[in-house]
Amino acid sequence: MTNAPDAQTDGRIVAVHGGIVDVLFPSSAQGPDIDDLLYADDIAMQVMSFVEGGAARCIALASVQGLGLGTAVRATGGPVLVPVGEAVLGRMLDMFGAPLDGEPAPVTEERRSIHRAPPRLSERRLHAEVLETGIKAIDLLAPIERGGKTGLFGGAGVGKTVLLSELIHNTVEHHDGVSLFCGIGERSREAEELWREMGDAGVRDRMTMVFGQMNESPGVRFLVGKSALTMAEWFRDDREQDVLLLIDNVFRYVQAGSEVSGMMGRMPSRVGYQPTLATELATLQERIASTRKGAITSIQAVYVPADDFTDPAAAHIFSHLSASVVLSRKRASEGLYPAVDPLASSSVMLTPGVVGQRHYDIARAVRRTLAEYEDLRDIIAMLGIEELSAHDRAVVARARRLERFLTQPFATVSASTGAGGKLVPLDATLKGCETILSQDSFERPESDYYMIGALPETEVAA
Ligand SMILES: Nc1ncnc2c1ncn2[C@@H]1O[C@H](COP(=O)(O)OP(=O)(O)OP(=O)(O)O)[C@@H](O)[C@H]1O
Repeated sequence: MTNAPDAQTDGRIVAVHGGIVDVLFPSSAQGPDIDDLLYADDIAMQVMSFVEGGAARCIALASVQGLGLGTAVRATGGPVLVPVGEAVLGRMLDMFGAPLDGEPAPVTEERRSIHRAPPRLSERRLHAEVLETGIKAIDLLAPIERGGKTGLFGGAGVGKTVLLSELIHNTVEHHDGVSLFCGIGERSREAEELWREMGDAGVRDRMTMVFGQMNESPGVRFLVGKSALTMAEWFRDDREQDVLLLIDNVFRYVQAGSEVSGMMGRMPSRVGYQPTLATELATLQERIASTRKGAITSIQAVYVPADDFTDPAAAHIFSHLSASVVLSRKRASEGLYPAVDPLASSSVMLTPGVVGQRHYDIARAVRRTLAEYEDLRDIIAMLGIEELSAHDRAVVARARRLERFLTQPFATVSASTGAGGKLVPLDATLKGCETILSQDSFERPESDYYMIGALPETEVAA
């Protein structure tokens, strides 16, 4: 364990229930504070509150097997500290900054508390600059803000992890600063795959990966995001670098908070979530901020339980973001990958002032065409396409081609799809959409627009 116990005062365990441990310190000694790190044997735990009788109620940060009443507890005199500095780059670490990659522990000059205040409003900076991703549907309809927060929303298995991996693939290489990946409560296998991919892409030396995956205790999943952020803040504040912060999956942070809350015996609130959901989420999200020293651009995968976008966790996460990419099950089931829902996805960047009038107009026209097609679907299903007017038939032809044009082969799944990944510059995306929107009838079949990159030069309107 890297947060070596540095005994100050000794307490004794007076109760263990689930992952919650109550510790009583002698009244003569000065007991620990909230958020302090304690050790019982080598099992770490964090003080969450104080209960009647003066015992410190702690959340265990490992399995509590073997802990019994009366076990001695050492207080470290402070909170969880993680190493911050250049030495964390190229490493795969856990929430304590201890290695998961089999290498020696990173040695840094400083270790910092994972509980930190967000930057003051006066220190924050807005960028109003777009981060181009080469993914058509995102660059066109939900442009990512450099220095802002983007969410990738979707239910189980609609392609959040694949899309996040592709975004890492497309942006990390061209990113000037460092990248930090934080895995919260997802599968460990995915973490290892990503670690290997980053090695293959040769970007590992500018990247740190911090994991608290689904096999870890709720306490770890609740705190690992703060560990990763503390490392990211060092690069922003002390090195004045830009940081790309990728989180998979931020819903698991809320879920871990709800498990912790339940274990602490707090009464649940709406849909069974913790009453402190909004505050907990804000303490994490408010720290992901861009300041005058450096920007933190964050892309967060958000699991949406039962595809219900009104779920309190999803709804609260929405409110912190500058761009929301919503993945739809319907599109995924039709094989229209990435399954970006063009009508539900949005970005504060999509205004004429930021992306320019042309981009704005094309995005609106694409949305309008797809929305009109949505309205016509029922009529087509009941009466057949022949019953539509010539105008409506042209709308359908354009919409179906646009839907297909907004699909794209991804490099990260090229092994399973057999097609190489394609990066599309924004200008080619705009030209392609303009070309489709300008036509009433098409020579080539819809399938020619499916899983391609840019439209062929010969076809693009001048
Ligand atoms: N862009 C894509 N191109 C081709 N196939 C894709 C694409 N995106 C997703 N898929 C398919 O969908 C599957 C599920 O994707 P992914 O693991 O990213 O979903 P998820 O939303 O992260 O799921 P979970 O919530 O279970 O983690 C992939 O294994 C792949 O077969």
